Amino acid sequence: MSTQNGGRGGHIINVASIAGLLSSIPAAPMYAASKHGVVALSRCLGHAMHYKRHGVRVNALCPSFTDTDIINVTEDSMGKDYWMVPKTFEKLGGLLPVSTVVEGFLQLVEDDTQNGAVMRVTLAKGIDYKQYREDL
Ligand SMILES: NC(=O)C1=CN([C@@H]2O[C@H](COP(=O)(O)OP(=O)(O)OC[C@H]3O[C@@H](n4cnc5c(N)ncnc54)[C@H](O)[C@@H]3O)[C@@H](O)[C@H]2O)C=CC1
Ligand SMILES: CCCCCC(=O)CC\C=C/C=C/C=C/[C@@H](O)[C@@H](O)CCCC(=O)O
Repeated sequence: MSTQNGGRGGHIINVASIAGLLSSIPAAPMYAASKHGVVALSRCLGHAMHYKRHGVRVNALCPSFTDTDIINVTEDSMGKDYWMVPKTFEKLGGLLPVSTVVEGFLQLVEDDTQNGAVMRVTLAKGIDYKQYREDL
C-alpha cells in the first residue's frame, strides 16, 4: 500500500473504542490499555511525516457501547452488568445501533482532511472528533 514501495497509498481505520479515551475503566484494565494504545498508534501514524512517506491516512474510530456480540460477555467472565456501569452507560447515551458506527466509518473514508483524527461515536453526542490539547 505504501507509495514508498510502489503502492497507491491508502487508508487505515483502526477500531478502538471510547474505552481508549476514558481516563480509567477499573473493570477492564487490559481492554482499556489496548484501546488507549490503538488510539496513540493511530495518532502517531496519522502524522503528516508518515503520510508524506507512505501516502496512507490513519484514523482511530472510537464507538461507545454498540449492539454486537462482544457486549454479551459470558457469565464466567466479568458479566456485562459489571462493565456497563449504569451511570456511564447513561452518560454515553445508551446502546448504539451498528448503523451509526458504520455512518462514522464511512464519514472517515470520505473525508480526506482528517488524517490522524480520532472519531468518537456515542448516542449522547453523535459523531464528532476528539479535540486534543498538547500541553501537559
Ligand atoms: N460492541 C461494542 O460495544 C464496541 C466494540 N468495539 C470494538 O469493535 C471491534 C469489533 O467488535 P464487535 O463487532 O463489536 O464485536 P463482535 O463480537 O461482533 O466481533 C468481534 C470479532 O472478533 C473475533 N475475535 C475475537 N478474538 C479474536 C482473536 N483473538 N483473533 C481473531 N479474531 C478474534 C470474534 O470471533 C468476532 O468475530 C472490537 O475491536 C471491539 O473492541 C469498540 C467499541 C464498542
Ligand atoms: C466486554 C467488552 C465490551 C466492549 C465495549 C466497548 O468497547 C465500549 C466501552 C466503552 C466504555 C466503557 C466504559 C466503562 C466504564 C465503567 O466501567 C466506568 O464507569 C467505571 C467508573 C469507575 C470510576 O468511576 O472510577
